[in-house]
Amino acid sequence: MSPAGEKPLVLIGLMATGKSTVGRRVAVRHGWRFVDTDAVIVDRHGSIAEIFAQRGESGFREVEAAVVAEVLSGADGNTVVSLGGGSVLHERTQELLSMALVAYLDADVATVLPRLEGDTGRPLLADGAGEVWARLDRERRPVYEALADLVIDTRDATIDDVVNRLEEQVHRLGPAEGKDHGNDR
Ligand SMILES: Nc1ncnc2c1ncn2[C@@H]1O[C@H](COP(=O)(O)OP(=O)(O)OP(=O)(O)O)[C@@H](O)[C@H]1O
Ligand SMILES: O=C(O)C1=C[C@@H](O)[C@@H](O)[C@H](O)C1
Ligand SMILES: [Mg+2]
Repeated sequence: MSPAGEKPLVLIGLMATGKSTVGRRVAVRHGWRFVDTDAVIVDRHGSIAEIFAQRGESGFREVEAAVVAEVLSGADGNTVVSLGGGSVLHERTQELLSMALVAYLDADVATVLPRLEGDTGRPLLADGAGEVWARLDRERRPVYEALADLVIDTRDATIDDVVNRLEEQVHRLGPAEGKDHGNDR
């Protein structure tokens, strides 16, 4: 078990950069709890596409902010959280992230484009996935970088590569700042 006072590991970044996949894999490897805020929203309120259709993006953001605040408030050092890509734009979420170890999964459009083809689950990308993703990248990158304790380059990286890069960086921070990998359950 990790020592008390450790921070939860929180993954941030744009759509399709691997937050859900990588977060789950890291959590399973160490026996940590895994929470994906998009999945919590879907469990409680229905699909993200439906919420956008019924309440618009602003309605989705309200729901999302409440779920993210609840999840982050309840997250301890044995928890990995994958956040929805746009959730970090909310001020309260930004404040709550100060108590977490925040890892930004950095990608480029060439890396994610094949993953977006045929996708219907991400309503923001409905009108030209590549162009919208690239615009969101320009708009949000400064926010992600400002919040991040760690930046993981996911370009030319398999899922296992990303997991290993993330773990190396967390390990390098040491137990005082990060999660103590020598102390897994
Ligand atoms: N490094 C990688 N190499 C190849 N495929 C990947 C990689 N990382 C993730 N994927 C695949 O890309 C898709 C999107 O990954 P994932 O759902 O984890 O992204 P996400 O960041 O959680 O996206 P969202 O913000 O929309 O929830 C999945 O099918 C996943 O298997
Ligand atoms: O980047 C975004 O704004 C989003 C990312 C996804 O994780 C979902 O939360 C939703 O599709 C919106
Ligand atoms: Mg996800």
